[in-house]
Amino acid sequence: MSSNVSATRLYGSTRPEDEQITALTSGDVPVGVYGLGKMGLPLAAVYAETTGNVTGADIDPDVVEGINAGRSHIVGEPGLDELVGELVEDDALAAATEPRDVAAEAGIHVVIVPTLVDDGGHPDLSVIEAVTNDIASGLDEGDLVIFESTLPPRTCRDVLLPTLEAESGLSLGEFGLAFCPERTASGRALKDIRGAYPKVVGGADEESTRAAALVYDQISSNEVITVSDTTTAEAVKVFEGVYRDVNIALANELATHADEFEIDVTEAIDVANTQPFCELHTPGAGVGGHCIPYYPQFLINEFETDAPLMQTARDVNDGMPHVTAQSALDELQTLGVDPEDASVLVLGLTYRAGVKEIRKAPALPIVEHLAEVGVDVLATDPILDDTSAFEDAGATIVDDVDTDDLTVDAVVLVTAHEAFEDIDIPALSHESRPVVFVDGRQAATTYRDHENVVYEGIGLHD
Ligand SMILES: NC(=O)C1=CN([C@@H]2O[C@H](COP(=O)(O)OP(=O)(O)OC[C@H]3O[C@@H](n4cnc5c(N)ncnc54)[C@H](O)[C@@H]3O)[C@@H](O)[C@H]2O)C=CC1
Ligand SMILES: CC(=O)N[C@@H]1[C@@H](OP(=O)(O)OP(=O)(O)OC[C@H]2O[C@@H](n3ccc(=O)[nH]c3=O)[C@H](O)[C@@H]2O)O[C@H](C(=O)O)[C@@H](O)[C@@H]1O
Repeated sequence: MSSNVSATRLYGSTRPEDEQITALTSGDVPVGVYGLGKMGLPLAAVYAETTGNVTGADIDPDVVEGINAGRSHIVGEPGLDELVGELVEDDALAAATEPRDVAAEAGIHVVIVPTLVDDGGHPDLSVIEAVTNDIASGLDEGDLVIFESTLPPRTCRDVLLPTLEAESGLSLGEFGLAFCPERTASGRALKDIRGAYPKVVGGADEESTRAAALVYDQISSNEVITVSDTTTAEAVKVFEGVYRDVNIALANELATHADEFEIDVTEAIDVANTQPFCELHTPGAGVGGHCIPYYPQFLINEFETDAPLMQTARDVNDGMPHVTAQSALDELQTLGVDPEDASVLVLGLTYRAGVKEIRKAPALPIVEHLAEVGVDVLATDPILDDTSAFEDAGATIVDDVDTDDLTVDAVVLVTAHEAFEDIDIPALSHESRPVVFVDGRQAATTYRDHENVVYEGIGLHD
């Protein structure tokens, strides 16, 4: 490890710690943040409010243009728009479309681009690897590379470190590498990043752990938990997500027993959770987003060791959209309405309320399931601009639900957007018969005993 790194670098520095902290917080160590999306922009903003010297890299020119104009393109993040405006005004934050230009200047490289899953269900690290090559092109002695995107365990050790070394000509010990998972939820990103939870830091060597811990001690008001290595830190993040997927699947499987038990399973779950050793999650119309349904795929089939429980949980959760759609069809059949003669309104297309994201959204298989049996599918979402995926699946988009001139046979609530609270469901019914209402998120149980509504809830008995 070289000890003559410049004052603008942290990795390998032998200067007193307080001088390193001053260098970081006074902007002497330029920071590059790669990926300025739902997580990257809030992250870049918190780095910028801490260091005063952040350049974000994003390949989307509209994203970059908006940020440099002082605007946030992310909906539903309280305080982010104002913060971005202030930081850009103060020259603490700027954005560029060329990651390599950012890499050439940065001393700390923070990666928060998407890690997705391909059509075959395998991790898709193509974006991560592209950014890693970009960073390697500008890597200098004393640089610190931090990955925050969720990665399959062993990715830093087996893929990213060898790539950085091969492409930069430098070796670990001349630069540092750490995995510091992004433990943040959309809708509360700034609060989470600033310190809602402890920050996990796992370095490729001790000096990487030290330098990354020093950085996050300034970024986060919460404690910094250092772990043995990058793989342990990668596992921490994936385990959090897999825990959630398996537990949602358990709640969903229990919910399918509601009619046979003749109870509200959701009531039993709530009461079971009143003692500390039980944390059953909430049953619903499905599990979406590019996190929870994806992370198990980072483990299933990617290692020699089998993962039957995680696969079964994935199958249960991916089955819930079909359970939900079939529930509507069954109730319509009871009313004597054939699918080919039925019109069904799907409320909510994004994967969860308030977040403009449709990856693995449960509404898509629900639309497909209904369209396949001949239903006239209508669909609406108050925050989604691009609804083409759902139109391609057979839905007709309804911009807003005007009950004065809209009559349907059934309504399926998939995503409980706040805007849906004002919809008068019974007013959507035909005069001659009640409207079927499948409540996929237990969001409108008030209709359960309404004379003009045949209410079906996930986890609620008839
Ligand atoms: N969304 C979430 O709730 C959380 C996500 N994460 C992790 O963060 C990753 C990113 O998530 P989001 O920010 O929600 O994704 P996002 O899709 O909202 O944003 C990704 C951004 O990266 C940009 N980008 C794509 N390729 C690029 C490249 N080669 N160079 C530079 N920029 C590029 C895109 O233009 C986009 O602006 C996820 O895949 C996951 O691993 C972790 C915790 C929470
Ligand atoms: C462990 C954990 O809580 N992870 C969070 C999660 O955030 P995400 O935005 O994916 O939302 P989420 O609340 O997990 O919901 C995911 C999906 O699961 C569904 N869902 C969620 C909880 C539940 O009890 N039942 C259920 O059906 C939601 O409707 C949604 O379709 O994944 C994020 C991530 O890791 O990317 C993570 O940072 C967040 O803190």
